[in-house]
Amino acid sequence: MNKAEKAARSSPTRAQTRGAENRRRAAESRLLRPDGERRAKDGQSAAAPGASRAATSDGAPRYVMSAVRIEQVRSVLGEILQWEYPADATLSHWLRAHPKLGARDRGEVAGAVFDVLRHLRRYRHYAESGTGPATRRLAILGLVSVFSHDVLNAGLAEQEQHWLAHVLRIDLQSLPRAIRHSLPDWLDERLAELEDADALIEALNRSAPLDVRVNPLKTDRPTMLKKMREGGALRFDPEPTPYSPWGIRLQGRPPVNRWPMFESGEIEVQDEGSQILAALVGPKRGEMVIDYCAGAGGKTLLLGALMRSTGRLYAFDVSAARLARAKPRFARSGLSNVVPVVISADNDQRVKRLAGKAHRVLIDAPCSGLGTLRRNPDLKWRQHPESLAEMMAVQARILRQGARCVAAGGRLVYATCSLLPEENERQVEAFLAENPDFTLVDASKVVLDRCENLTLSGPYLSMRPDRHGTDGFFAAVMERAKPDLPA
Ligand SMILES: C[S@@+](CC[C@H](N)C(=O)[O-])C[C@H]1O[C@@H](n2cnc3c(N)ncnc32)[C@H](O)[C@@H]1O
Repeated sequence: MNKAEKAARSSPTRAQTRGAENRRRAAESRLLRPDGERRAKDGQSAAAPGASRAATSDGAPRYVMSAVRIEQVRSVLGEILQWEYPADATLSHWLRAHPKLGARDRGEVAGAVFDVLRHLRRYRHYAESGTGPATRRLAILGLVSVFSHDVLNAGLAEQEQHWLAHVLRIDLQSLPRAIRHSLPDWLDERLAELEDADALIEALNRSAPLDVRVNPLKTDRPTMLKKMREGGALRFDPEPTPYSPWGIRLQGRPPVNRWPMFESGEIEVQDEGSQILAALVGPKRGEMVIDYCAGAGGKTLLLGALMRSTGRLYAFDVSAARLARAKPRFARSGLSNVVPVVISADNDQRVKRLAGKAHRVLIDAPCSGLGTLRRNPDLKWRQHPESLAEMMAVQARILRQGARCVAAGGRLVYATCSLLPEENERQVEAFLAENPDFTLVDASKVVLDRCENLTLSGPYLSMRPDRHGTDGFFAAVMERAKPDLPA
């Protein structure tokens, strides 16, 4: 515990008045501190000099919560912007270190942090003016999306209020495109080449709803929707997803992993695009299927359920840690056909033994992840052209290895959550050129088997946030020729 945390804990006010704590949460999370000292909660530093002070309804002086929140967001950003770890991991770590924060406090910190990551380049441009630590100005800008104007202003020094009013008046259209959209130049150039680039980029810069998927082994969507609407999930406005027959879309930040239907394995968190991908693989009862890059098992779970827990479903990955995260999910799901295997990146003997045996092989390849910027906006700052080139070499290698496992007449599905042609169409074209025994199957037709509302132009599956409301996904279905029978 640091000094400020100790001070906050030993505060007589906190000890005496739990009621005051409740009022604090209810009234825009303001801290009540009758001793009148300007001191932040949970170890963060004090408000900026000159920040406004106000009185609560019971007449006690109060600390303006936005001042506290600015310092909290500044503190998290200080860690995230080192780019050492993914932003969600750093944020979770920071929140664990501040256990006294309530759900609302956490939501506000997370909301502001992710807003800054989405608009980082533009906010850095704005932060070039003004005084004091630049991270504080980034935090203030992030909190514009969280607090009303008055609440935020109450936590700012006068100079900061003037600076904020000035930057918020800047006409976005007057900014160069890459700054306006907050993209690094290399990514701005690549995305600009795609169809309807502006709509796509704008959609990628918005936050995403949360999709869950019903487990068809345990329930069905109408039953689950009814259950959600009759219970506490109602306030998250559950609606069926438009394309996947198993998806339910929730608004806000539902704590799904604490819900009984999650613990019982009736639902799983999974973006609709990812559900559609499993549908595209279309495994059948009794088949042998390989999920070659199974990771934490998101797609494996639906593949297993579509096989009605029959046949054999290998969940391969080079990462033991990721596969370990999949195990509790497999246990909750009730699947008994999954065989998780940690493989080595090259010359794995178990992979070799499966040569030519699998009816379906899914390669959900490691990729830039740029289709998931709605959820992982830090990826645009963590990826760069060199990392992309390395990733492409890995993708080509995995595609070759996975393809060897496909049986004659079987199918290989190559997928990424990237929007870049070099990770998608170009990889498939290069693979097909080297492997004439594989031919491209029109994914837009295959997908109709399960997702009848989804009309695509084919031959690839290409999902986009601006067009389909999903993360960006790409997939290609390839079929291995059966050998000619002797005449
Ligand atoms: C996009 S993620 C997979 C996500 C997973 N399919 C899901 O739905 O949760 C890519 C995975 O590929 C794995 N990977 C990387 N190199 C690999 C290789 N050579 N062979 C198999 N898996 C590999 C990574 O560890 C990572 O888990």
